[in-house]
Amino acid sequence: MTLIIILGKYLWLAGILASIVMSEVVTAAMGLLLKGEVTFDYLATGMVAAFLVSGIVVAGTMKMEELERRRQEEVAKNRALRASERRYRTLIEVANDAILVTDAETGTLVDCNRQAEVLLGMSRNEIIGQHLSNLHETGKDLEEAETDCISRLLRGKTGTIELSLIRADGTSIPVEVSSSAFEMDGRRYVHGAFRDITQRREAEDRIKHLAHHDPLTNLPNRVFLHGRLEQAVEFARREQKQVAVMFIDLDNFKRINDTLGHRIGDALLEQVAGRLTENVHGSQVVGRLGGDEFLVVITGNHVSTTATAMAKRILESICRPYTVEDYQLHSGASIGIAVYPADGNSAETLMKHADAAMYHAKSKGRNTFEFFSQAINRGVRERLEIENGLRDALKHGAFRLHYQPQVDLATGSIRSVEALLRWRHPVLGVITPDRFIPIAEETKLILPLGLWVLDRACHQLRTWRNDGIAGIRMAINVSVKQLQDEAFFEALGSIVERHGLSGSDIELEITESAIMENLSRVQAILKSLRDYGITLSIDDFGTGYSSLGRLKLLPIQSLKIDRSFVRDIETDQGNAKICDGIIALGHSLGLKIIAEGVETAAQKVRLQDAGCDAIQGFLIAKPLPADEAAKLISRVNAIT
Ligand SMILES: Nc1nc2c(ncn2[C@@H]2O[C@@H]3COP(=O)(O)O[C@H]4[C@@H](O)[C@H](n5cnc6c(=O)[nH]c(N)nc65)O[C@@H]4COP(=O)(O)O[C@H]3[C@H]2O)c(=O)[nH]1
Repeated sequence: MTLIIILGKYLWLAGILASIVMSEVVTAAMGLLLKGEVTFDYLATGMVAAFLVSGIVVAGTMKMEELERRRQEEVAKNRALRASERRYRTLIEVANDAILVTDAETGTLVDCNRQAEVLLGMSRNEIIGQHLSNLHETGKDLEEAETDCISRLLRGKTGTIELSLIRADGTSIPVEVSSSAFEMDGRRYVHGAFRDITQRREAEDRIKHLAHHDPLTNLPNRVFLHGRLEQAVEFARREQKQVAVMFIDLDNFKRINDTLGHRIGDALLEQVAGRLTENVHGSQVVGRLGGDEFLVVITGNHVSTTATAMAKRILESICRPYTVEDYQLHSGASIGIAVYPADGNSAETLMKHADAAMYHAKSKGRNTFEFFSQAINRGVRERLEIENGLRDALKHGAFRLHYQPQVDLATGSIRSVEALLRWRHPVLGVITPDRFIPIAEETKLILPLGLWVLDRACHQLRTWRNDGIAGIRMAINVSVKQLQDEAFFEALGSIVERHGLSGSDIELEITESAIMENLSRVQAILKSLRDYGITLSIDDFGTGYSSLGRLKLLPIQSLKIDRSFVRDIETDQGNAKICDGIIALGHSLGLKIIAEGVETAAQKVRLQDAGCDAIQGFLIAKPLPADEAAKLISRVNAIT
């Protein structure tokens, strides 16, 4: 080789020399021929030989030159290759990402950088030669998705994918891979840049957790529960299984929250969440829908049996006393259960039906559970019809007011009338306020409806005044929801004044149970109403177990004895004693006492003897349309 190189370098000289020698030889030979010293044949042979020699020398020279040129090209190519390799190595070594180069045909790793060693916790020697798929985490669901990722990678599909790698210590690490394919020496390779996305994943997981969990109890929230229920229904549909949805609502929570404050209420909810979690196992899920409402999802074969046993356990565990700070608290729960497929085939329907069953359980007496039934369903449908009907009735002015007089027992005159709502539903017929007022309260329709009542009742009183019927006050029922509405007081003032009336023309009746359950929230508004001159009475008194101490806190002027106590007052000693007690208690607090539901003269006499101040009931009159009420007032008050 060296010889070829030397020859390659110098044979061109030999070629030149050969040409010079050849021309010399030709010149000398021609001279010899002319001089006749050699024959032509001899000369020709010599010349041919000389030509051949010099031809060989020239061809050799040219070949050597060609070899030398190629050699130099080879050297330059190798040098460029080495430089490019150096550049490539520098580049992959300074890269922030872990680089793994894989043989696309075999899936074997053929190169890696230092970052890859750090990422995987393995040395270069341990990495190279491994199959790429050995480095990714396996797991049932993951495997399928990631096998696809790996094959995409090996097919040289460019772009970014995410997968989990498994490190030497067995821990898994989420990575984002940007890959590109290239060819070298006729083989295809895939260059993958692997970026550790642990932090991003953690942040994403944190956000996902927050979005799907209730921050107070850390239980799954409504969004999560709804999704999980949808999945459970889908799974049950495919696999011919059942799903039970258990709607749990705490009894007593609102009162605890209102009287002891949110901090105590929150601590109670946390403890309740803990007890619920203790009762839920395996694939069963428990979560908080909001407030004091929780939901459990059970999937399986005999879910009704499982749900019954679980409901009993939950009721038993929720009932146990709670210690929160210095308080010993007691709560209970009402549970409604709906089952797929019998009670509905979507998450929404099942939740709605479990909710309806829960309400039914609550109405049957607390701390009990109830399965959804068609009877409940009818109730739900009717309730929905009433709710929609209320909206229409409000829009189309389908409500009426009737007026029932209250008679002052001392004078026998009518001093006030109570405005009572009347509504005829287009399909369901006459619906009593006891049925539609709670729905109006739940749907907040009571706010516009209550204002309508105020407006009509004030309008009526003004009309009577204009017609010469004086000295009458208008008693109007208000719901606690109305009192809690910030705009209520202002609206009331402007309605009263618009009709040329004053606060003292109005009496507001608020039911005892509602006022006692919301005492702290409504106290200030009651005071403002009182300051405005409005008379406040507690309706249905005797049913809400008010203590004397709490009554004293209220700026009220009268109590209305509930008609259930008046009903058998002549014969029932118990009821008679209750009426006597209420009258004595009320008078001791300086309150006026009105008895409701007086139907007989005997009841009237008994109440009068007990010192009752006024009565209201069918004995005087049923609630009457305005014109009939006006006639009655005029007649009674003309006599007295
Ligand atoms: N058995 C019998 N019943 C008698 C007698 N005298 C009166 N009643 C009935 O007793 C209820 C008295 O009204 P309430 O205790 O305020 O009880 C009312 C009141 O709490 C509520 N309500 C009625 N109108 C309104 C309203 O405009 N707003 C609000 N928030 N509630 C209303 O609905 C409840 C029921 O009202 P109504 O069905 O009109 O029933 C009325 C009345 O018709 C009687 O001698 N015997």
